[in-house]
Amino acid sequence: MIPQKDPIIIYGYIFVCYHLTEFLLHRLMHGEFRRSSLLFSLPYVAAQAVLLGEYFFIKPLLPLSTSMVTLGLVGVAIGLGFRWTAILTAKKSFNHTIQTSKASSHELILHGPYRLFRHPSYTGWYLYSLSIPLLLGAPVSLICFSVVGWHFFRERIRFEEAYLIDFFGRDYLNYKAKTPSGIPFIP
Ligand SMILES: C[S@@+](CC[C@H](N)C(=O)[O-])C[C@H]1O[C@@H](n2cnc3c(N)ncnc32)[C@H](O)[C@@H]1O
Repeated sequence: MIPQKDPIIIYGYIFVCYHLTEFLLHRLMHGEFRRSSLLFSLPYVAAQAVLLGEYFFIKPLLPLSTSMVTLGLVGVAIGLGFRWTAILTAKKSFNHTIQTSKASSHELILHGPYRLFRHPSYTGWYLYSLSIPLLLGAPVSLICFSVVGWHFFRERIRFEEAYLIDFFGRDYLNYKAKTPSGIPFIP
């Protein structure tokens, strides 16, 4: 058994590191600080409240095992590593908000992690979001995050790709035909 307070402290460090890195990556890519790049939204804060509620009020019924915490940590490292590699690969073409008009600097990115998946930053984020409840031994949040996250990405990808087809036409359609989305059961 692992001491009760350890996973929540690890969660705290990961939480701060994740938000700060996203904020700084936006600055690096676009040369400006933008508060929205801290990535706090109402649904996200609500999800964290559910997770912490489960951890503090239900978790004592479900003792954490060291292997679950380890699996959660490995998932967080791979997920965020993959996401940040995608952001650094796409550079100025990556934006936290979906672009509805094409900037002159916006290029279609097909290399690096974009060769494997069309939406590598979402793949990484989805893995990260499922690894956090594992780390905290929170099965209700794990199920909720997997269902809500999947629906969120299905709609977001549909919306984002309508604009990408508008911006890049046949090039994007060819890419889409050859490359999986990177989210399970979303073609
Ligand atoms: C939050 S980023 C997510 C990028 C991508 N969906 C991913 O998961 O890595 C959203 C922006 O990336 C742009 N984008 C998505 N895929 C792209 C690609 N292959 N090349 C260039 N821009 C892309 C979209 O136009 C949108 O403005």
